[in-house]
Amino acid sequence: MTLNIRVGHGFDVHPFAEGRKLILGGVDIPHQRGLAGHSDADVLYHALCDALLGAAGLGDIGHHFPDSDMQYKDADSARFVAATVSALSERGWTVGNVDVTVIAQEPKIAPHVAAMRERLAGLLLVDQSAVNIKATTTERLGYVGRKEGIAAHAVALISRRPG
Ligand SMILES: Nc1ccn([C@@H]2O[C@H](COP(=O)(O)O)[C@@H](O)[C@H]2O)c(=O)n1
Ligand SMILES: C[C@@]1(CO)OP(=O)(O)OP(=O)(O)OC[C@H]1O
Repeated sequence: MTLNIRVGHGFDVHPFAEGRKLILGGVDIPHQRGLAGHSDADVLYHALCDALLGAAGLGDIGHHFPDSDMQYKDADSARFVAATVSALSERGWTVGNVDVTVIAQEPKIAPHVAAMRERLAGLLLVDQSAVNIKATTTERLGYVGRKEGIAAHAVALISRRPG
């Protein structure tokens, strides 16, 4: 039997680095440090790409956009989300809803959630109500609690396009 809805999960972590912008969910967040990565290190978008690719059975972000490819050096990770949505669409899938948790001791994410949702809904071609973004600290425990980096989890539901 072929299911017409699928669910996927994604997880990503990037370490803090001096001299980098902090880009989360496509939003440039004022902060004394950014995240290190081959691309712009948007950990939220990377976790989400993995959730979408996972739901469609298409592997992961590193498979589709390898960090050995210089075209992705310092890339705006919005292009990974847009390309992932296109790859799903070519296979008859549309995004149902997504839920993302950013795990960061700092900075505060909540003031930026509205802008992130608006931007992400546009990339996913869904209503903003289908995009949930939230954040938690780890109460100072572990690598996130020591402010060594930021992690993100994402889940995505996709469904077969009617017709
Ligand atoms: N980086 C973060 C972490 C948390 N928040 C918001 O604060 C609330 C409380 O977080 P706890 O980890 O202390 O439970 C959380 O629900 C978020 O609304 C944030 O904005 N940014
Ligand atoms: C996005 C890619 C490609 O630029 O590199 P990074 O920015 O390092 O991010 P990561 O989460 O390791 O995902 C896979 C990569 O191939």
